[in-house]
Amino acid sequence: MDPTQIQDIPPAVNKKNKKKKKSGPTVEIDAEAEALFSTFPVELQFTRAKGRHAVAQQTVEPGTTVCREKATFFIVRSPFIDKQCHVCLNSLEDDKVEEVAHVFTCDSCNKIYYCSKECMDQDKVMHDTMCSTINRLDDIANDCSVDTDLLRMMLGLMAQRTEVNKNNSETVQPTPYKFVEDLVHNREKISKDFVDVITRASERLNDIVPEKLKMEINDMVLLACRYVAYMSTLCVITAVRSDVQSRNTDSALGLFPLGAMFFNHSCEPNCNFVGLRDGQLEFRTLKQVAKGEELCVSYIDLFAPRNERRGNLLYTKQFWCKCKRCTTPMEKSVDRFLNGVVCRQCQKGVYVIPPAQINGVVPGQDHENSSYPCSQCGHTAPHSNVAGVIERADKQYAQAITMIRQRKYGRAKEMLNGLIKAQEYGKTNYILHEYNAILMNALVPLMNCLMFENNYLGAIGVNRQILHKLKDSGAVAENSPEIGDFLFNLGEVCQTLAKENSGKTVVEERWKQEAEKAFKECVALRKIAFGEDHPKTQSAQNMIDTSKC
Ligand SMILES: C[S@@+](CC[C@H](N)C(=O)[O-])C[C@H]1O[C@@H](n2cnc3c(N)ncnc32)[C@H](O)[C@@H]1O
Repeated sequence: MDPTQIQDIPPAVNKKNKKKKKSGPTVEIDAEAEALFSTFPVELQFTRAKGRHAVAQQTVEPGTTVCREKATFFIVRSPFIDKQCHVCLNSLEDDKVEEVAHVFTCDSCNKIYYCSKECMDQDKVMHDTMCSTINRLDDIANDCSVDTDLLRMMLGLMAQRTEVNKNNSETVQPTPYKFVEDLVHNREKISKDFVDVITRASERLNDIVPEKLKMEINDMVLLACRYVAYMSTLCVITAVRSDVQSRNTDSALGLFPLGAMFFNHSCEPNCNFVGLRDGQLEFRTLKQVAKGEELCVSYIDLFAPRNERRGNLLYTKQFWCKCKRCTTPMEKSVDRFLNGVVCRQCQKGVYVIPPAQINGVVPGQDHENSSYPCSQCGHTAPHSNVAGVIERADKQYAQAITMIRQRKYGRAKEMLNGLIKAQEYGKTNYILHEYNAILMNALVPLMNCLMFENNYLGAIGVNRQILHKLKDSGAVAENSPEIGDFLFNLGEVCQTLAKENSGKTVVEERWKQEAEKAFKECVALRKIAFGEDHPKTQSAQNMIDTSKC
């Protein structure tokens, strides 16, 4: 892939529905798309700089739904294939298992599972179209070295293209296939190896699908490119119970063309997307959005240095991020801290390392003698010293992760603690800034190592440090789901400590109160990020309710 070939977004074309804006370029938005958005407080726009995008029609409060769409097609991923209903995504093995008298499956292919006869009936027309092909996908996947789930997804999209599912009994209709064809495909920027593999697999798949599903091979390749670049996780919680497996399971994936088309990426997003149980994706505001402001989501982990985020987006989504955070001068951006080394002179600022350009070159880094100025006082430090401390910390972190993979948790804990402690002697050494992403990355496995040793007090301390960094650094969005996850975890560990101290009235009560405080904060955040009825919000509310019984 040659990143220098990155081009701007092609304009959305629908000549019939041209509209003139009072200012700015011509807006060309599909009338059907506008109709689908008509119940939400958003306006769809098109500009050369941003392509198609959605803006707030009025001031929008946090926790407002700004788009909800049913996937054109979604699949339950292979590891979960017999664990979730393929229509409503209900768990087939959670707390409610007693209520599920039978798991329904198609007798013919034995590959698709349902929680009820109703769900099975609802999928009948669609499934009948694909059933004879489904059992042969594994062979194609093995022969062509391609993921079976990608083939299952392509098959479903091919069926939706023929509108086999139109006018069925579903109350919410999937987004029509025509919008998939209008998505950016970035084929020219995707690796040639992937295109070759997917071409071979498409030929094989096209040979075995029913006649009416057959497509041009080139169109199938574009379909795969679009899916790979813009699939969304239906991150469905499988149980209201709060065991570890039930959280953040990427058990289902779908293609949501409207969301993909109108919600650009930003490294300082104001919206979150949430998978719902019936294959819908909801876009919700995380904070107040002013009238006319663009509504954006994030496709990536945001507690990461700018170069890493941009590299990630370039590799997975084939574009070079030009969001406000990525284009703010480094010395003024929160990004300076995420790979920051503390200034030895003023102890407040960090030495500013210039960001990489699109071709991967970091200005100045090729000159051994270059130096970096402090963002606060202007004091400079040589490249070798600044880069050296980052490289050493990175290496130590990687070694600790290797230890964890080898299940040497004690040794990993020592290494991670050592890495964190080494950052305390700023006056004599170069040290990492407290918001440096390496330190954040080290805290998460450290907390897990402490949990493994049943050192709950230690784990709580580390969890609080993580929360402090997430909330105060400005690197992640306000009300961001990951803050909710660490609040939930904090509540759980406090609850464990309360149980451990059962009978010691004062201590037990203190940990119960701490747990309740964390769960309450988690519920408030998740109401905004996920909505009141979402299983993630309910699971946190449940922890409060059950602790009171
Ligand atoms: C899913 S589409 C988003 C909708 C897009 N505006 C359109 O008109 O189709 C993703 C594409 O939008 C552009 N894009 C989205 N966010 C961007 C960002 N932060 N910086 C640069 N380009 C971005 C890129 O071209 C990317 O391939």
